[in-house]
Amino acid sequence: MEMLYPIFVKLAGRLCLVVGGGQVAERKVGSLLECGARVIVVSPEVTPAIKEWADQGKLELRRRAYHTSDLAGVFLVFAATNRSEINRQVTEDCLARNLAVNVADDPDACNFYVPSVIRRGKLAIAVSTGGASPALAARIRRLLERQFGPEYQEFMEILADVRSQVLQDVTDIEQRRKIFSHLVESDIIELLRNKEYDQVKERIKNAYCGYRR
Ligand SMILES: C[C@@]1(CC(=O)O)C2=NC(=C\c3[nH]c(c(CCC(=O)O)c3CC(=O)O)Cc3[nH]c(c(CC(=O)O)c3CCC(=O)O)/C=C3\N/C(=C\2)[C@@H](CCC(=O)O)[C@]3(C)CC(=O)O)/[C@H]1CCC(=O)O
Ligand SMILES: NC(=O)c1ccc[n+]([C@@H]2O[C@H](COP(=O)([O-])OP(=O)(O)OC[C@H]3O[C@@H](n4cnc5c(N)ncnc54)[C@H](O)[C@@H]3O)[C@@H](O)[C@H]2O)c1
Repeated sequence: MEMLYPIFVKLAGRLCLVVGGGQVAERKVGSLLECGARVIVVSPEVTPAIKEWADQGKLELRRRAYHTSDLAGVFLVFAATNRSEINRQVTEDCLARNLAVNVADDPDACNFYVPSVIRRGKLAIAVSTGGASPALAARIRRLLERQFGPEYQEFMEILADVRSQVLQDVTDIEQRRKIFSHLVESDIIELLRNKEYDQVKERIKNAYCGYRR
């Protein structure tokens, strides 16, 4: 079985090409825009949402059929038309140029898959079934959404703040490790869920001050 290498890619300001303008293209465009990518859509027909994003200047719309020249300067490519011969041509053009390509109707031809994702601030949990069952990936995402509620966003912010402070103040790596594990294993998540902010402050103080030089 082929193992997939999971990475989180920074797309802000990067040019991404989406070939096709249907429901699948719309989902891919939506997630690319969320990550700050610069998006080009090439497609004769597009969904109302893609049209609206284009009208708002959020993406560049080329309202015509795909041409190889559309690949100029792009970082990632999504072949999402309903015509397999077009998707195949895009794939071949990308492989010839060493570009990463995602092909909507051909998992074997993809050199990356888009996972199902939940986000809580900086926390991202991504699920892939390696193309075996996107419906299961979406179901697991919904289960995780219940388990990891909105309180995780606040928790992430607290952890990031405390961590940068600890990295400044505590030089001993073993002490740092203890503070961080004390915090993540604490009951702060439950306290945040119940909005018991005074207790949260108390927990942070306990974890942190005990080790402060
Ligand atoms: C996760 C998600 C991300 C996203 O697209 O944003 C995603 N598909 C999602 C939904 C979804 N896709 C499909 C259904 C209908 C039910 C079903 O068929 O199962 C549903 C469910 C729904 O609509 O709820 C149909 C489908 N999908 C692919 C094919 C082609 C094929 O298999 O041949 C067909 C058949 C088309 C046909 O029937 O002709 C292929 C791919 N879809 C992937 C990702 C990649 C593998 C991900 C993994 O590793 O698991 C991969 C390989 C390529 C790619 O697209 O990256 C997103 C869920 C987001 C969320 O809700 O959280
Ligand atoms: N990967 C996934 O998550 C997933 C999910 C469902 C379906 N699919 C597959 O993805 C394909 C697309 O699905 P859809 O629902 O978005 O289809 P759709 O019919 O809604 O849209 C197809 C789009 O392709 C455009 N198009 C056609 N020829 C083109 C060309 N030469 N150049 C540029 N654009 C062109 C059309 O204008 C249209 O906007 C389907 O064939 C299906 O097999 C994939």
